[in-house]
Parts: sequence; C-alpha cells; structure tokens
Amino acid sequence: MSDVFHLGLTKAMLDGANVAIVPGDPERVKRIAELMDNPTFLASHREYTSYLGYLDGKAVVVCSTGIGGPSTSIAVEELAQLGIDTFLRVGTTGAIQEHVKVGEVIVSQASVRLDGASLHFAPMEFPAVADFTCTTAMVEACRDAGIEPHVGVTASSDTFYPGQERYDTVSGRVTRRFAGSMKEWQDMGVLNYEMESATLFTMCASQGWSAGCVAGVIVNRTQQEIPDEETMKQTESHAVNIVVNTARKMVAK
Ligand SMILES: O=P(O)(O)O[C@H]1O[C@H](CO)[C@@H](O)[C@H]1O
Ligand SMILES: O=c1cc[nH]c(=O)[nH]1
Repeated sequence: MSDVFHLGLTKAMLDGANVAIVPGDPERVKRIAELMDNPTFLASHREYTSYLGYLDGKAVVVCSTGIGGPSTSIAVEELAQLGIDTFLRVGTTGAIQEHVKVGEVIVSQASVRLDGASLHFAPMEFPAVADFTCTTAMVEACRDAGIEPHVGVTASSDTFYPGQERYDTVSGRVTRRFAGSMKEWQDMGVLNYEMESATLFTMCASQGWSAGCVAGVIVNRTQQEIPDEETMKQTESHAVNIVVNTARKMVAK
C-alpha cells in the first residue's frame, strides 16, 4: 500500500533517502539509477517512474516528473512527504543565446516564471531561485568532468510551443503575450527554455527545500528547431553523469 497518492511509493521503500534526482522523462530514470550502486526499480504510475540507487552507501531516489509544472508539483510534494528535501533536476533544453552551443550544459541559477503551477505555491513577486549549495555542487560536478557549464537564468514555460515562441505549429502563430518574447529574454541574457524549473524552484525555495537544475542543450533556437537524435543522446548522457556526481556531493553534506 502506497503512502502517497500518485507515486506508488512508501517511506520504507526510500531507505532514508533525502536526495532525489528528478528528470522529466520516465525513460531517463533507469539510465540514471544504473550509474549508482544497487539500482532497484521501485514503481511506475502515469508519468512517474522511480528507482532507488546508492551513492557512497547512501540511498538516492530517482523519480521522473513528467513534462511541465503541474505534474512536477505532484512529484515534488509527494517525494517531500516521503522525506526528500533536496531535488536535483536533470533535463534537456533549448538554448536561446547564440554563444550557447548544442552539446553544452546549462546550470540554472533562477527561472523566469512562465508557468502557472508556481503561482499555486507563492505569489509572482517570489523568485524562482535555485539553492546555492545545489547549484555550486552542479557547477563543481561539471568541472570535475572537464565541462565548463553556462550558469544563469532560464525561461521555464508551461508550454513547449507558444510559451517558447515556436511558430512551427499548425496555427503558425503565438498569442500577443509571447510574440517577441524570445527576443526580449535574449536581450535580458536569459540562456534557455525548459519546462519544470520555475515550479520546482518556487516550490522548494518557498518551503525550505533545496533544488538545482542542470540541462543538456539539444537545440539552439537561433539556429534550428529540431534536434539531431544522436547529439541528443550524447548531450543527455553528459547531463545525467553530472547530476549523479552532484547527488554524490549532496549526500556527503
Ligand atoms: O528532458 P526533460 O527533463 O523532459 O526536459 C525538457 O524536455 C521536455 C520538452 O521536450 C520538457 O520536459 C523540458 O523541460
Ligand atoms: O527547446 C526546448 C528543448 C527541450 N526542452 C524544451 O522545453 N525546449
């Protein structure tokens, strides 16, 4: 019998873990867990697949969030109910600055709140900010792997198409709110688009939990809209290695 509504997990199954790695994609979960000791499948319900693994003898849970803020908010709330206080998101992302290349890695310091779910946790005046310790651990993990990450602000949108100002859609248009928005974010130095960090950061910063976000750049929106399959796999694999090494640092703290 599960202790929480959606994830199909009990506190006992998490073996005292307080750190969770939270990718969006359920298929990424097993690959992440297999980089740890004793990877064990825990549960799979809807978009939530979870595994447990061990780093230096400490349990770490890996649980997918699905795409977007609403499903992320459920995963984070239920993991917190089970004792998790540190959330490390690993994702894929679309860069919007020309100098950020496909294959590179972005660590988000804070996110533009283009989601709706974060407003259910804190008013818009509250920042979607990452935890300093998680962020610095992510940067260190990148450097340990010989990768210099881009560190900065991410635009985190509820929608993949209009919210990220994509015109390669059936309608070929976006609403007034988003027309010209990519240029505006570029001018403000925003690095990239993804879809979960605004909800994750706001939930965690406003409730005393810690969160960080690292993402592999699979597309650069100033150059192309559709990623190359092989590059995508390689980039995701870099980001996954980095998040596991970040988790190793966080369990040691
Ligand atoms: O690769 P993941 O973690 O799913 O992250 C990114 O990819 C999805 C969109 O394709 C969104 O979830 C976005 O945030
Ligand atoms: O462009 C992109 C690529 C991945 N994920 C996003 O949300 N946007």
